[in-house]
Amino acid sequence: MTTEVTAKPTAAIKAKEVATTPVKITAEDVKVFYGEKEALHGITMNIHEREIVAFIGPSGCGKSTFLRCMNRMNDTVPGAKVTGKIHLGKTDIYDPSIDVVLLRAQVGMVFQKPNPFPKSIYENIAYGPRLHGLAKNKADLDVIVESSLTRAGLWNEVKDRLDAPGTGLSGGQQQRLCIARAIAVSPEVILMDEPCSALDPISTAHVENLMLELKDNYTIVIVTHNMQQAARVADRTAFFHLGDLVEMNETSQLFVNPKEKRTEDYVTGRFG
Ligand SMILES: Nc1ncnc2c1ncn2[C@@H]1O[C@H](COP(=O)(O)OP(=O)(O)OP(=O)(O)O)[C@@H](O)[C@H]1O
Repeated sequence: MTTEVTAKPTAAIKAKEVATTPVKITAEDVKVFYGEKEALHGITMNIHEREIVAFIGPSGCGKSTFLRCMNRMNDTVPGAKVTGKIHLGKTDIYDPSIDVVLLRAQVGMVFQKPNPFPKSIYENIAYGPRLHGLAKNKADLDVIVESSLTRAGLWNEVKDRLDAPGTGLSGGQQQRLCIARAIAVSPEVILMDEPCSALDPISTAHVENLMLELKDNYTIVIVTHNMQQAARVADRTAFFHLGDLVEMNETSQLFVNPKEKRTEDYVTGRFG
């Protein structure tokens, strides 16, 4: 069968390595209701440590809704209700005793549109660690700021203007700043909701390379409309359709040898 998208061999090799890492997130029969409407019909999946998982599927199929379940961002949506179970490691993240502020530091999020705080570059990074008590003093904070910006591949571009507003950076730099901000609080998982859709191809390449580097230390879940992007970065890809998880497999398998007809139709561009 011919497909438009072929995963790079490296993605397949990485997927094999991934099978040996422990499970990081377990979702069991997760349903989401917006008022009376059931938007997700019972999603069950495991996501492993240090893997990149991509969610693909046509608009409105529930990718972002499910992503938001993993750090309880749907709690902030009026009328939204989540049922089922999601565990981060052994922790039931929907247990009433969970501190959601802490959870959202452990499971950080990067949005479609870069959203730096209206503060300096330094403060964008320092805010979270200060809030969560991760630094004892200014010297500690300086170290966190530098290491987060370095890991996000932005340090050299901004080290001479840390007091300048974060909003003054280019779109691609702002997105890397937002990734640095997520990293600064030592998350375990980073959720990315179409992180490159507002970026030019060069900035997109920067962010994709960054994801591949970050995966040595973090679990990354990315929603993307761009199947080539899923093929370039994701170890495994999940295809959603009309609120269902249709198929999840190693990215190369999902694109080249889909098991389900709906997946095949989507990845070959027959709908969506
Ligand atoms: N805040 C909300 N209130 C009511 N319905 C919502 C809300 N957010 C999403 N929905 C509905 O839930 C369903 C899934 O939406 P969701 O945004 O998760 O899909 P998606 O696959 O991420 O779409 P896209 O690719 O367009 O971002 C859609 O029918 C959408 O209209």
